[in-house]
Amino acid sequence: MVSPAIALAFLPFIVTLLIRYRHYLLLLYRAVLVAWLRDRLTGTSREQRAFQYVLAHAIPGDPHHILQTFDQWCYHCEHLSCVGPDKGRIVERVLLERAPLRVLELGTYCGYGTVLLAQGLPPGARLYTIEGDPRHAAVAEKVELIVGPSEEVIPHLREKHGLMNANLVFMDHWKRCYLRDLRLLESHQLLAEGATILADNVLFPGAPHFLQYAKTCGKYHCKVHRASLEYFRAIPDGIAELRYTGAR
Ligand SMILES: C[S@@+](CC[C@H](N)C(=O)[O-])C[C@H]1O[C@@H](n2cnc3c(N)ncnc32)[C@H](O)[C@@H]1O
Repeated sequence: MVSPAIALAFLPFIVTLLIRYRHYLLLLYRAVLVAWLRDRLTGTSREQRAFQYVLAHAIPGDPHHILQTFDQWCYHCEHLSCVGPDKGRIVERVLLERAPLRVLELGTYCGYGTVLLAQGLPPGARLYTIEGDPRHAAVAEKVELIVGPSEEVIPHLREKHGLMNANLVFMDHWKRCYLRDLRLLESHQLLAEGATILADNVLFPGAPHFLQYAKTCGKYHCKVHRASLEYFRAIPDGIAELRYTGAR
């Protein structure tokens, strides 16, 4: 049994921790606990609940309204790990600057990033999106949706899906896969000269090995756009923008 005196001595420390990490605790509460409880109570997944909300409230065929409706759901109902509006503006700006013709997204999830990318593409552009979880794969139309783990799909993108190389890659799947998949794209010559790679969440949850490689390997110009975590303004995050300068 811990004596009350010892417990009391730790109280200021615990309170300091709680105050300091309150935003992360709130994220844990909303993203894990609330979702788990609602899954149990409704018998549906949070992705299905989000889709039902979007279907009921978004104007069909209006990509901006579809994204806004997703945002409303995520701010007011439940958390989803979509790229979100703040970092979405960075993606939109890069799309406008680069006007890429062949875009590859890693991690489709509910299709938020896919809609964001698709609505910003120039005429004639093609978007490929890879999703490992078949439950999240019921999204695409104007895009080529490829179901499977990125490490198995990437090596066959050229001969099975006709993607010669990509001018823009949006990485937003599991952060631990970023470095491995960037190297896979390099080794299969799937990055066009001057291609842009955008990688979400490089500061939170973070992709330190990926960032270190991008900054030191000599194949990329790399900058990190600081922003906040999707739907949590108090948690710092960032999108990395890499410009491929060619194989060495
Ligand atoms: C953060 S979500 C993607 C969010 C999406 N880009 C958006 O903005 O709406 C990550 C998704 O990547 C998928 N994923 C994770 N690792 C993967 C892999 N190695 N291959 C394919 N999909 C993967 C997960 O199933 C999940 O649906």
